[in-house]
Amino acid sequence: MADQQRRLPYPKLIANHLVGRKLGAGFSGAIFVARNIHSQHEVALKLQPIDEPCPTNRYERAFYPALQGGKGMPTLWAAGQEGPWDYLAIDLLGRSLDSIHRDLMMKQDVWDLRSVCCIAVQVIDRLRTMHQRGILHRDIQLGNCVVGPSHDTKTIYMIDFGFSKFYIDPHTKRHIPDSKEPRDFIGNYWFSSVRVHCKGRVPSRRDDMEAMALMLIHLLTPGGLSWTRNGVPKTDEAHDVLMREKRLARPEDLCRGLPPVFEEFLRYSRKLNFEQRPDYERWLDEFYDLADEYGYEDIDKFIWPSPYPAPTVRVTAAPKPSSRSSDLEGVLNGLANMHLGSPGERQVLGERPNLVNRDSPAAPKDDKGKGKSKAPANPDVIDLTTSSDEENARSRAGVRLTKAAHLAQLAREINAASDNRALARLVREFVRVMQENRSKMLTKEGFAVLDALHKQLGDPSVFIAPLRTTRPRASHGNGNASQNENGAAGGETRQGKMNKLFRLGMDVRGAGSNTQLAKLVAEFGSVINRSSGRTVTKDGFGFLNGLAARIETLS
Ligand SMILES: Nc1ncnc2c1ncn2[C@@H]1O[C@H](COP(=O)(O)OP(=O)(O)OP(=O)(O)O)[C@@H](O)[C@H]1O
Repeated sequence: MADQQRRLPYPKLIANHLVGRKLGAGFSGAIFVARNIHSQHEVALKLQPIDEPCPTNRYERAFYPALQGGKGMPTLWAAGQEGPWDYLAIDLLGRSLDSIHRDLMMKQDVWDLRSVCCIAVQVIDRLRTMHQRGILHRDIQLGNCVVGPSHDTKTIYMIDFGFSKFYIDPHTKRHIPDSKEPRDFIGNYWFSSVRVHCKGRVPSRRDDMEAMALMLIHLLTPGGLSWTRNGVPKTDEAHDVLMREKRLARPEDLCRGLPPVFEEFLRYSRKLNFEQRPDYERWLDEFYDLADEYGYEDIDKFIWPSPYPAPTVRVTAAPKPSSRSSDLEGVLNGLANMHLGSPGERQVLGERPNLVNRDSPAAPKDDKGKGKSKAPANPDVIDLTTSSDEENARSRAGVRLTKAAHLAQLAREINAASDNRALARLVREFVRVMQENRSKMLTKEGFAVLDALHKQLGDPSVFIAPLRTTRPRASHGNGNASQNENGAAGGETRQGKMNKLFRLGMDVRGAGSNTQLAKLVAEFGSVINRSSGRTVTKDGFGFLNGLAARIETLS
């Protein structure tokens, strides 16, 4: 192909378009600014020799018609073949995120959180559009996310559908089938999902989501994801090393130091079933909420340069997987992943031993004391952070725990508490941890604390369903006519949440028994679960403080 291009100079005029400066070159062609000689309309013209062995222009042409009119989807102005060239004339767009990234990395080591939230909500929305139209992108990367044309610079556009695929069979209207047969890899080395890249599985919607999650984490990781740092692998060995590193990278390590939503998003996309529709609305909400928490407005507008250029969060020193422990880690990781799953699949408290906590801080550590856990006696109580012994040891040594680890520990202690006085102390500790943390979002570990409280205050011996369940959430501009564009429909409105929390704060003061308090905890959990940010507000903390006081009084 490179030879062919050298033999074949790019034309000056093609399909009534004067070919101007080169915008970029890809795997199998190049792209130019071009002007229509009749209308003077400027476009981006993708040129590829017609006998190109990998005719991505031709593939791409098949997807444009289905994508027309979708927000952030380029308009196709002309396409066809002329002489030895295959051409596509599409909207002339702005800079790619890759080009912005390269410039930015000269000045700082990670992106600012506002911009990453913008990219998250826009790319989720773009994927929703593509998937709704039956198309997988299959090559999510920074170079394929491009700032819009001059009249629409705050929108991120998706480009490059050369690897895309219809996942809904146009004839049968059914999802394409999965297969256990490993397939040749199509996609990019950096962000393609572990399943597709390292295991040769058939791509589906979940893999576009995972690629996006990895791309977002990359932007917040100094130096980028570890496997991207040696450039494109040039040998099979280098590729094997890259795949191994990607496969073994644990979400909790990749996302250390980031708001929990990034880790949750990555785990979520990896747990989706082959044919499952991703819950785009939920993840839009999660990233809108994250932006809200940090006070960023209008994040459906990508503004560059960013109004908040300073990095706010970044991944902190993710340890490299060691080959010695990788197998055991893989097993533990698998178990931990099972445990972390989507809220509906979580282990419920009723099936755990209530007062016996085998994973408690007092549990013996392994010989070497490295906290690289031997498998705990009861796999049901594997710590969500996968290194609870280590965390507990660190906590005893006065080292600050992460919010997640601290809450997980509190849940365990509540499960082990045997009187009201201990419970009241733990509720106060819960309030302290939540208030000290910048994010007031009640994460799954926070809900585990409420679950434990609910159970202990109610009947510790009975089965209860977890308080955090899949929730009806507001939806942000999902293109569905029946939905409010501002996302006001569904879920708990802010006013409704305030009113309910205020009332719960009053009720808790008058509760006459632990059982009544348990009901109020359940109500509290459900209000937070249904609210758009899952955040604990001032009234929420009022309720929790009232709860601690009441538990103590009833002791
Ligand atoms: N419509 C456009 N407007 C402006 N720039 C564009 C446009 N399309 C592509 N580019 C620029 O050209 C680069 C290559 O484009 P594109 O990814 O579509 O080509 P490709 O040949 O399919 O590339 P690859 O082989 O890398 O996937 C992009 O990263 C972007 O910088």
